[in-house]
Amino acid sequence: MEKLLEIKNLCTHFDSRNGCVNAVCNVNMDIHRRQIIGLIGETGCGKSVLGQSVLKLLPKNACITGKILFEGKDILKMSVKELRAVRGHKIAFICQNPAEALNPLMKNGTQIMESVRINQALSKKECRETSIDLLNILGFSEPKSIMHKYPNELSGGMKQRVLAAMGMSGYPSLLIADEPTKGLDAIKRRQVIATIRKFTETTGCAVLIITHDLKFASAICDTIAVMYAGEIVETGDMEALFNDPKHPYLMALIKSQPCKGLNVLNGTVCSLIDLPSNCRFFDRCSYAAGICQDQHPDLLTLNEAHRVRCLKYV
Ligand SMILES: Nc1ncnc2c1ncn2[C@@H]1O[C@H](COP(=O)(O)OP(=O)(O)OP(=O)(O)O)[C@@H](O)[C@H]1O
Ligand code: NI
Repeated sequence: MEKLLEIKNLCTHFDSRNGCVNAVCNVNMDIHRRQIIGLIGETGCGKSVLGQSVLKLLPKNACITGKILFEGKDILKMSVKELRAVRGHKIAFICQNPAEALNPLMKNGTQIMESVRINQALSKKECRETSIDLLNILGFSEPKSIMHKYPNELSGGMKQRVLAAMGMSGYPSLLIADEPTKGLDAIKRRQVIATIRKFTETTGCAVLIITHDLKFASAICDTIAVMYAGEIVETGDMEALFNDPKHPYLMALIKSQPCKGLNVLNGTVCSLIDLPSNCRFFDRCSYAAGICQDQHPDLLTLNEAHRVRCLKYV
């Protein structure tokens, strides 16, 4: 498959009053056309920062190094004008807080039509029709009435889908969705799965999904990357990872799901300010050995479809 996005040695840190926060450390990731890749891990592991780094959607105190090649061109080196041509058009980002992303003073329809207009050279009537089509794809049974409503007349999940319609309006080649199932019930979650699938199948769009929800990730993703304390600790084919997890962190994450007995993973992620020089999961790992106290593991290739950062397999 053709490579769409190549992330190479990506590091993102923030200068803060308490020190340097290393949110993303040396991440390498390839995204291919039509691929649906899930980025999972506990809160504060750097998932959203990784997603936002791809479009340089970060505050001024952020410093991003490495390479992010999109269609062969480094996003980190693009001019403001080049970046504007990519954002929202070729790569769309659906953020975690739909309530903040929609303008409360404008009707949903006006906002969706505006984003369709920016992305496609269409007449007003065609923009309206495209907007209605998009809302249909997103599972709204009465798209016209949604167009006439204001954002705060909708539930959180509906706002998220309106935002998704806006993100998809440019028919991007990559969609980054941050927690698209947050606050949704099982039925709505299934709708999101169907929508994203249909969208990738009909448009060839690749999707990077950032989520806490392992069940959702396993239902939709073909590839998974597990993040822990700013690093990718395990990555590969979804089935290989979930059927045969190798990293003790992923094993623990799977066991902590409600359907697997809710065995809560004790402890918390180490501070991203004073990172340990040994294995970052050492303190919480039930398999930790002497060597883990002294060494920082590299990402090891078990086979083409499976990589893991754990000294158990060295
Ligand atoms: N502007 C900022 N300045 C300083 N630190 C920041 C800034 N933005 C994010 N961080 C820190 O970067 C780390 C990674 O945050 P991030 O939002 O990527 O986590 P996450 O994995 O997406 O978590 P969640 O699942 O809760 O969304 C956190 O420790 C966070 O506090
Ligand atoms: Ni996040």
